[in-house]
Amino acid sequence: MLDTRFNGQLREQSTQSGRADLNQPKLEVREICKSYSNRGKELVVLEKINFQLDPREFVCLVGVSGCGKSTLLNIVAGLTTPSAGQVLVDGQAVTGRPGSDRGMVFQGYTLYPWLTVSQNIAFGLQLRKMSKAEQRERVAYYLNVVGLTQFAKAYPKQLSGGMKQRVAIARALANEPEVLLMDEPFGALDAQTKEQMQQFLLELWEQTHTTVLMITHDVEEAIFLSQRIYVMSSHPGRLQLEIPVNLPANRHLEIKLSSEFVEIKRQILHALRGE
Ligand SMILES: Nc1ncnc2c1ncn2[C@@H]1O[C@H](COP(=O)(O)OP(=O)(O)OP(=O)(O)O)[C@@H](O)[C@H]1O
Repeated sequence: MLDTRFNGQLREQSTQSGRADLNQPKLEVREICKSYSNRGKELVVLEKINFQLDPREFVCLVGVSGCGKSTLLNIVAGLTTPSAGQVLVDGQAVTGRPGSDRGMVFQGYTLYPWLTVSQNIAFGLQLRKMSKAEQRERVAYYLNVVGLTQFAKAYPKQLSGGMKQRVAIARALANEPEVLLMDEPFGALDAQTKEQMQQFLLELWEQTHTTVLMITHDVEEAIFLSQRIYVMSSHPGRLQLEIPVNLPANRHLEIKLSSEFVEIKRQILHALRGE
């Protein structure tokens, strides 16, 4: 059984850097459009996507398969170039690949199999030429945060799926990103491990208050985790509906059975079915 309690002491600097200004959006997506040309025909995948995340918000994007969720998240991450529009973090336009401002966690287990858990977490820190002493301190801290201190020297093949995703989350958080981007991070897990990871992620977010943008096609996961949900429509991908999730901050899995939760689920499923 996964221990979902948060194990770490909060780092003094937290995951928000000195650039954070609570009055300005942490993330702004402005007029994003994306088209691909397919055998001479234009395929419009995203049309005029606009939204903002406040500092410390947890927001989910949900939508049917193929509506453009991954394309949108990859544009925010800087892995895909938009046809038009801009992405801003702390008011500054972002360009290029994920770096210290945007950390990314993918669905598949994207750990380096030839590196230990510690070395995987340290990977981005090494690239940034952080001193060895600081790397050790950060890695120890985030290993503790995700409850894997005793697996520091293990290799990915020795870990369960849930543990691998905790390492991937630790690796992203170790860079102390301004925004954590998650693409179906628990999509490959069995139902029980998935629910344990949802509780774990929520507790982690409550402690670190990292700004999170996550995509999922699991409606219950989106409601359980987020403060706001955007429902996307497809062909072309647009933001169809914005739903605030006014559930208590301190959530446990049983909340999925509450009437408030079921009502939000009904609204989202209704919007998705109206597609
Ligand atoms: N490189 C590409 N070239 C052409 N079309 C693409 C490319 N990448 C994505 N698409 C198309 O863009 C659309 C959106 O794809 P995307 O993967 O973003 O959807 P999604 O909502 O994340 O789907 P899923 O939930 O199944 O992962 C699809 O129709 C896909 O075929």
